[in-house]
Amino acid sequence: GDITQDRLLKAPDAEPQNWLHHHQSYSGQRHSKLDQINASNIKDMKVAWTFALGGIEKGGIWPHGGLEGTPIVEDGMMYVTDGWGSVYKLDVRDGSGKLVWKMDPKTDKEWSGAVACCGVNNRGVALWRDKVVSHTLDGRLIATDKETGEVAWESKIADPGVAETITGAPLIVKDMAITGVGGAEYGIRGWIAATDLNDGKEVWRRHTIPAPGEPGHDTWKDDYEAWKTGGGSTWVTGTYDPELDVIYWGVGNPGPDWDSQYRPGDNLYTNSALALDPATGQIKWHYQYTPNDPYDYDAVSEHVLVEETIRGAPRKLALHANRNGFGYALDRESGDFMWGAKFVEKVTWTPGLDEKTGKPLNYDPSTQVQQYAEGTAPSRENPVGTSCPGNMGGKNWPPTAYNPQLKLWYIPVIESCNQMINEEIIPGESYQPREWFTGGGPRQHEQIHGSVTAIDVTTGEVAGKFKTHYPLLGGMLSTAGGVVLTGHPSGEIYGLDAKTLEPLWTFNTGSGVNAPPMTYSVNGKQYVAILVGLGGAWPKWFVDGTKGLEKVQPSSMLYVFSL
Ligand SMILES: O=C(O)c1cc(C(=O)O)c2c(n1)C(=O)C(=O)c1cc(C(=O)O)[nH]c1-2
Ligand SMILES: [Ca+2]
Repeated sequence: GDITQDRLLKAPDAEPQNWLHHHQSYSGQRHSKLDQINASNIKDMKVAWTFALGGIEKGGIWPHGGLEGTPIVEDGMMYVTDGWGSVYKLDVRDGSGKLVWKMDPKTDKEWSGAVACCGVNNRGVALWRDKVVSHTLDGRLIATDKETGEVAWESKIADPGVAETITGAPLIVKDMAITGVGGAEYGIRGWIAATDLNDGKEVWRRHTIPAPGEPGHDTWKDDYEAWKTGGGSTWVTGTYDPELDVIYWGVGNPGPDWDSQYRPGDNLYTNSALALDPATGQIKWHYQYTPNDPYDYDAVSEHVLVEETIRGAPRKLALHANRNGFGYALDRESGDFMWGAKFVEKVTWTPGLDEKTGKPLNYDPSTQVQQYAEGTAPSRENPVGTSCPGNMGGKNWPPTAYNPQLKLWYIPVIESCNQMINEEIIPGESYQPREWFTGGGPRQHEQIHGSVTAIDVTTGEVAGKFKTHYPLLGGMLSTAGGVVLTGHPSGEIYGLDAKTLEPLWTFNTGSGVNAPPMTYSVNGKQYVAILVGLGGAWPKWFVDGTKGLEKVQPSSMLYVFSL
C-alpha cells in the first residue's frame, strides 16, 4: 500500500499487525498492541522460520559485520538490512520468509570499513509512499521502489572526505527523511539533515556544533576553532511528536573524546537532547546531560515520548537513557528536567544529579574544564582515568521500550567500568581528515555484565532488574501480552514477565544477538522477529571485558518465532 503521513501517524493503533516505524511508532515506545503471545503462553513459543542474510564480509578495520536492524513489516511484507546496507524484501504471508528482492547498494567496503569507528552497522529502513528508504555506511540516502527493488534515486548526504558515516535508520516526517551522522571519533562537525523524498534534495541541515555568531557557540572557549572538529554525532534515529510538531534527537559526544582540555567550555550541543522544528530544523530547546564530557558519555539514544502524571500533574515527557548511567524524564514542551534515575549499579564519576536541574552534582559552571569525581576523568596531568560506567556507557544505542499500562520503562543495561587514557591533541597539528581524532582511548579492565532494568516512570524509581551475564547489546520490545523481549550477546533470546522481569521463555540462537526484537501479525497469527549476528562495536572495543564472547561465531540470520 501507500505509506502516507496519515498512516504513519495512526499506525500503532490502526494497524497493530504492522510495524511501520523504526521505533514502532513516532513516540518510540516499541510497545506493540499485539497480545496473542502473552505471559501465560510464551513458554510454548517456537521457531517458525529463519532466513540467512549476507553482510558479514570484512571491510577496512572490521573483522566482520553483524546485524543491528529492526525489521519493518507492512501487510505481510518484511524489509530488513544487513550491515553493508543491502535491503531484503521478504514475503512472510504464509508463515515463512521468501526473498522477493534484494537491493545491494554496493557500499564502498574498504573506505567505509576503514573510517567507521564502531562496526559495519545499519539499523534498518523506513517506508514512505511506494518507496523503501535506507542509508549506507558510505553516506548515501537511497529510495528504492517497493514493488520492483529498483533504485529510484540516491543522494550523497554525508561527506566521506571527512569520515562522515551513516549507521541509523531514517525517520520519515511529512515527506522528508531525517538523517543523523556518525564520525565524532574522526573530528567531524555533526548534523541532522532533512531530505525531500519527492526529489532527494536537501531541505535543511542543522549542525549540532554552533558556528561563530550562533546561539551556543560561546560554550566553545578555546581560541583555535575547536568547534570545527567538535563531534556531536547523531547516529541513532530520533522520535517525533505530531501534536507539538517537534522532532526529538539525541546528540553524541564532543570530539576529541578523551582530551577535554582541548575544548574548554560546556561544548553545546554535544551530549544534549535537541527539540527541532521539522519545517526548518531550528532548535526550539535543548537540554545538555554531561557538559564538557571527558568520558564519551554521549546522548545519541532515542527520546521516548510518553504521557504520565508526575508529582500530581499530567506531563508530556521525553525519556532518555544516557550513557552516563542515568535515565532522565524531561518535560518535552519546555525541556525542563523532571527526574533522574540511576539505572546501573555503579556510577563513580558523579555522586548523583541535582534534584532541580538534573546536572551532575559536581558540575561546576564557573570552570571551563570539568573535573567531575577525582580519578575518573583522563586528563593531561593524570592521563589514566577510571570510570563507571565505562566508555561504552551504562546503555549504548540499543533501544529501550515502554509499557503504558504498567508505566514501566525497560532499559538494556551495560554494567561496566574501565580505564580511559588521555593523549594531548595539539591545536593545528593533530587533526587530519579521516584520521582518528579521539585524544586517547579506552582500556577494558574488568568483566562487563548487563541487565534489563525497569523504571517506574511515575516516580523515577528502579522497579526491577533481570541480570544478565553479558552486557545487553540488542534492545527491548514490550507488548500488550505483558511480556518484554530482548537478546543476549551469547545467543539467548529472553521473554520476560513485564511486571516482575521473571524469565518465562529462553531460546538459544547459536550466535550473538546485537539487534532489537520486533513483532507483527499476518493472517491472524502473531510473530516475534529478531536479527542475529554479533558485530557492532563489540569485536574491537569489548573483547577483553567480555571473556567468553570471543567464542561466539559471526552469523547473519533472521529468526522468527510464533506459538
Ligand atoms: O560518535 C560517533 O559518531 C559514533 C558512531 C557510532 C555508530 O555510528 O555506530 C558509534 C559510536 N560513536 C559509539 O561511541 C559507540 O559506542 C557505538 C557502538 C555502536 C554499535 O553499533 O555497536 N556504534 C557506535
Ligand atoms: Ca562516539
